[in-house]
Amino acid sequence: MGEVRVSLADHSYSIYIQTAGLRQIGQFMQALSCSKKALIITDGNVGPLYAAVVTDSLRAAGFAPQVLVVAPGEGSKSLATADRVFTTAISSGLDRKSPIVALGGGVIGDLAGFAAATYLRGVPFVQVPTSLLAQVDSSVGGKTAVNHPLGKNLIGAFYQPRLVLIDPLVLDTLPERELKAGLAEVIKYGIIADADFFAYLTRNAAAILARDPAALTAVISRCCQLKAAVVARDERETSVRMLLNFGHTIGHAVEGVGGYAEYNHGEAVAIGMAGAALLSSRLGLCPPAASTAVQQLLTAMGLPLTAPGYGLEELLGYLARDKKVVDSKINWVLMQDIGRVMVSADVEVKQVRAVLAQLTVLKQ
Ligand SMILES: O=C(O)C(=O)C[C@@H](O)[C@H](O)[C@H](O)COP(=O)(O)O
Ligand SMILES: [Zn+2]
Repeated sequence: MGEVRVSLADHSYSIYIQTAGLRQIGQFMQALSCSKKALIITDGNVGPLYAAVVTDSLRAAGFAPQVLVVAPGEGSKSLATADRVFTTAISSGLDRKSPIVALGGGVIGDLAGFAAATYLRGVPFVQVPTSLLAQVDSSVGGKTAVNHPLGKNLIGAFYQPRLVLIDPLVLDTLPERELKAGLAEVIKYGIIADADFFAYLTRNAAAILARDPAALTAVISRCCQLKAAVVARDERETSVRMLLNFGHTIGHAVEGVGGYAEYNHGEAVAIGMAGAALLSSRLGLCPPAASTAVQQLLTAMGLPLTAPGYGLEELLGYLARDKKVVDSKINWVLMQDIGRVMVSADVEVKQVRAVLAQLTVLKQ
């Protein structure tokens, strides 16, 4: 079993990476001193596959679990769905020590985390991520949120889980498109913090796409280590944590313009990273070869680089509402080389427009 510790000032926790670990969730949770009633939030894709294993394990460990199944997809990251969670929690009599368990991908983790952060002003939260994206990124670090029609993740809280249990075996049932979406965040970790890891991904793209268990476990472990180190240094994103947003400024805008329907989060981040790399190279911050290497790895992992036909003005509207905007200036995460990024607010709009024009041009 692999363990990665997220060391924080007052609520450190462990990420366990364990093959077939889902069956042991009850034992893991026994150590948390929660009360018996537990609420599992999952979706209509994951629930039928894994909710029974989790509820059986929780029952065997003395818990009384209840399952709430929400619709799959980004549409469930809404205040309306959060309200369903609250109604279930209140009507089932969940108390301040009752754990809320997220069993699913990034949407379920963010939604369940938001509910756990706010129900009774905070109840224990457990992440059991079942998508690659959630295992390598969103289940770690305590960002929880729902979307607003005017932008992604605009309503939320920092609220750390008490435990993250990752079972790489569940990736066997993950649809191909979702696997690739997770790989976008994986590539992000190489770009922002680890050139050797980026090179490893480039060398092992085929094995990773073929879901080689050893390669996937290595990828999950490395991303969790890198993320845990960043979050330990800057839990609330006042400095270095901003770097985890590489590709997300344009990515969130692409998701928004597409109505959260055309591109999923990972695909939009892939387009955003291609854009951020182009912007960095245009500004002379990184060698053009580094931007090309990013494009090549994204392509090798089957990810998109462009959003053909998307409207420039509409994208700029979303960019203006990015969470990293301060005094009307966007704090861009830009690349200096593979493995090295920086934050800069010193980017002219005309440069951004030029990159967006490149990303959105309609193919002949
Ligand atoms: O954990 C972080 O910090 C990240 O930025 C990770 C991102 O991959 C993730 O998509 C996050 O939810 C985006 O956060 P936001 O603050 O830009 O909404
Ligand atoms: Zn992300």
